[in-house]
Amino acid sequence: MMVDKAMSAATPTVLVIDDDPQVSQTLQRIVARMGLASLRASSLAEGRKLLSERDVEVVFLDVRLPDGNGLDALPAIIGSPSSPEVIILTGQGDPDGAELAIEGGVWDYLVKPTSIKDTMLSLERALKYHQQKKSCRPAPVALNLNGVVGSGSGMRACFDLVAQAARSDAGALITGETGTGKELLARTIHANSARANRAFVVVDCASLTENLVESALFGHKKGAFTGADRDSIGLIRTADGGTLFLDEVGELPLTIQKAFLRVLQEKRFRPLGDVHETTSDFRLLAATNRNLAAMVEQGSFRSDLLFRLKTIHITVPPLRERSEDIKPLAMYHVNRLCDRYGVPNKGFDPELFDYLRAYSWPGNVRELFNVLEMAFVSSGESKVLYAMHLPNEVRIAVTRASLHKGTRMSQDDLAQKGPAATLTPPTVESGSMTLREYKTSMEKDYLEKLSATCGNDVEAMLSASGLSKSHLYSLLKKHSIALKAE
Ligand SMILES: Nc1ncnc2c1ncn2[C@@H]1O[C@H](COP(=O)(O)OP(=O)(O)OP(=O)(O)O)[C@@H](O)[C@H]1O
Repeated sequence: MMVDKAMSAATPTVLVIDDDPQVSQTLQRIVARMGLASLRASSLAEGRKLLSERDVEVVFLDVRLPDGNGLDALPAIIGSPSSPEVIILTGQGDPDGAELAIEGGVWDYLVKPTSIKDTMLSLERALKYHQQKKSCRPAPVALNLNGVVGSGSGMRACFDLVAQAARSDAGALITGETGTGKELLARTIHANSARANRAFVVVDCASLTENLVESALFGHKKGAFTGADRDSIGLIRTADGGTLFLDEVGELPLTIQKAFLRVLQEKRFRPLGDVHETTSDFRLLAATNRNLAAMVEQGSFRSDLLFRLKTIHITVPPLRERSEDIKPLAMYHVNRLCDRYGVPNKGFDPELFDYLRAYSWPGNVRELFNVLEMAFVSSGESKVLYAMHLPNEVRIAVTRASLHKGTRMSQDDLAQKGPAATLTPPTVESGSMTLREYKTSMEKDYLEKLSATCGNDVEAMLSASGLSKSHLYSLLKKHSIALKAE
């Protein structure tokens, strides 16, 4: 273990973890030339020990070390008290790819032998980034989740990452299906961050055409192109001091990705038609429902940009995978609607939640809120919200799914209503039942379930069963099933 003691305690320190003395010495010389202090370790164990004792800003990490693979040790290194930036050093043709390193949250990836210029550049940027990150890190405070509902383990895991993102100034990528709450979480990160009092600027990458996106982001001078009748400062500059949120970032054209990457690295850019560069100090958040890693493989998204975006990666689970959140979300939203319309809070029939939990919610929370708004309107003066107030499409989809599966809507419901409520076929002991009797029995069972699940709503029964009106009525009559008045 070698320590360069010539520097003061305030000098940023770089740790080189490499078992090749020649490589280590070269790196330490480069570090010294940049006026920085260096430490050296020739094994992972030595490196980890130094990291637990000393403040380290940047680590140069070899992949193949005598006591293990450097990539495997990444989480422990990044998670050490000074959370250093890591630059991976690897031999040419090393099978451990850049992808692994990037996924592990490293700052950069250099293939040995690397030029002094590239090494210095990478180190300089890593250091700058680290210092900026440190200066924006407020003391840990409890996360203010104002208006964000979620108590299940899926959302709790998201909130932990939201809190981590709020404490740092690093880029964060939020992925998840449409309507899962990605923008809401981005706003929550901003509202809990050191930049909360400055602007939160949303860039909807999907709605900007390739021609428009450049001037919208970078701004332009008057006369820069036809129609540019006055100066525009652009969204990046508007976000100065605050947060820039790239919504649907997967839609950003490749040419703009390249220009944007430069802005991220330099924090400088040139508005269209301007001869001067301008600066903006913004924090970047991005969201997408697309698979950016797959897009990188197809060549439609830059891997270096993805690396920058996902220093912190939050994956929001779809609503169908967190059914424990449905009831609190529904109650929160309906109470909010009651407040908005100035009516007393409504009660909820338990069967309503059975339906809501049984539906698949392809549009996630956004769809849930829209459906509840329709139910709220259709409930009129009723003090209680019932399943029958839900839109037909939802009730029909749930009914179809439950009839198709031959089960009731949910296991809870099953438990409450008993096995008689299922579409279980009668047992056929040899000779005890003719096929005709068997079919008749199943038909009756089906119709009883259909009318119960559709709450006696004939339109819903017709739609779910695919029967014509006259056929449905004749079958109901045949089996003496009466539709109860609502
Ligand atoms: N956990 C939650 N608590 C309260 N409201 C939520 C929650 N998640 C989502 N919402 C609400 O659902 C709606 C959709 O959320 P949001 O726009 O953030 O989704 P999104 O994932 O960004 O959607 P898209 O991918 O279509 O842009 C908003 O009205 C939002 O306030």
